[in-house]
Amino acid sequence: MITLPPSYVEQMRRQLGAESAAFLASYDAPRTQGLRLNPLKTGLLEKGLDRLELKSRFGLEPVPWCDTGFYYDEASRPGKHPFHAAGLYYIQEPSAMSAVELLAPEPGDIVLDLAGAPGGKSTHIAGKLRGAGLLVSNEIHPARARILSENIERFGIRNAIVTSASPPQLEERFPRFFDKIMVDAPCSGEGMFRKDPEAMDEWSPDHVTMCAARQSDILDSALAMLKTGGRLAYSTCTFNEKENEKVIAGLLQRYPSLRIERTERIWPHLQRGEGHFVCVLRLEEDPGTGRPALSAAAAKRPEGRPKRGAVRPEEEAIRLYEAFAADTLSPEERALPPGEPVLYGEQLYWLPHAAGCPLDRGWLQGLKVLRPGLHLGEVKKGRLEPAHALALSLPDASYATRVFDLPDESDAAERYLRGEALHTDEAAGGWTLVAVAGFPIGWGKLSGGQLKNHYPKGLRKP
Ligand SMILES: C[S@@+](CC[C@H](N)C(=O)[O-])C[C@H]1O[C@@H](n2cnc3c(N)ncnc32)[C@H](O)[C@@H]1O
Repeated sequence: MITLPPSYVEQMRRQLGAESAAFLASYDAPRTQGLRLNPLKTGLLEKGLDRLELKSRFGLEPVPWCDTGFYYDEASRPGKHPFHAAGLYYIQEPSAMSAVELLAPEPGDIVLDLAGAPGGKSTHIAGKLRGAGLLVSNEIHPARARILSENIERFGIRNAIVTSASPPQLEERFPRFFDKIMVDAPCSGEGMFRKDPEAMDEWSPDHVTMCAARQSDILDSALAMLKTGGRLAYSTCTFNEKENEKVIAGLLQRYPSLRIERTERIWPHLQRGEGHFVCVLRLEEDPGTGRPALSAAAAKRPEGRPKRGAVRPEEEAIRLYEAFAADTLSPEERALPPGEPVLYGEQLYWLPHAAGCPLDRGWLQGLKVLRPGLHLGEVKKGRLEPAHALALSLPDASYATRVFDLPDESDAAERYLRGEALHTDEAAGGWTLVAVAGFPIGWGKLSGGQLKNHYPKGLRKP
């Protein structure tokens, strides 16, 4: 039984009138749990529920507002299953699945997720992009940005750049740049009290006022980055009108060329989910607000050209990647998509170039970038050691020449995820993709009847 702050109860009675009794009673009902399947994995949406028995394993039932979303039975703990490590799904509160459905990104879009951690909306957006277009996924707090980056990796996303910047920093770099922007704003979290009673500790009317002011500032930056004709989704997990309808009303006053396309609320006494608010807006004309937005050309910071004849370290690193790929990846996977190599120290990334989007590595200079595209590997002693992200980015195990496929609920899968070496009768040697039920979970290196474990130390199960 949750004890709600008295001034919050009073506020909701005022807001909902006769309906408030049913609303307040919803706090005694069980919270809802959801997961969202990953469309980037081969055939998962079409066959995964039956072939992998996900439906019966986790007691899945469809979430009405998201075709990849499902309620699950809490006792089945899908977050602990090796399929989670393989990025087959993202654990997400069902109501939170509504925001990206309403933003409706499409393959080819250039999208910004401005407040991205831990990654629920970003992984959802990337699933909808299906590898075409670009996602800039940002989180202001560095520690949370690292979690976001891990989730981008686990989901196998190739066309995302993960940054950790404040909205004004990004605004300066990316004026009128994005087709679609997600602003899942920090809020007072009233809609999460049932799921996370600790969210109540911070709640107070003053905190709500502070949140509303911060949300307006974040939205101002977001709007400076939205292309004319572009769409922005603003979402919160609070019921508070000051942070929802009133923030939007203020925005419409400041930007008369902004139109509301749709507003949705999810109420726990009316739907099966926690509280959520989403407003989808379209910018019909350039607002010309006088905010100091740089032109796209001015924002770009071109790099110096390398001396003629000099081999750039990126080119050398890509040659090492190509040698690795020729040995380890299937022919259709060896060719890299349009893009360019980026070296951060010894770490090699592939920065995708999306059609119609000018972003190249010059745009990232001076920004804190955790992941400038797909992490291909680390240059070590004149060879390329493949990155975990590269394994997870393969849509299934058929994209590798050597595969160590483990049954999903096997002792071997658990041991691999704990970082142990595995024994094998395989005589071949070299880098080997490790998979569960045909879906990649990492790399191993075969030698002398042993599979040396390359599952990242930071992800290993205790
Ligand atoms: C509701 S959470 C985002 C959840 C995320 N979109 C997801 O679906 O997993 C809001 C995020 O905004 C970040 N944040 C806090 N202050 C911020 C600010 N001033 N500007 C931008 N983001 C901020 C928080 O660190 C938090 O990660």
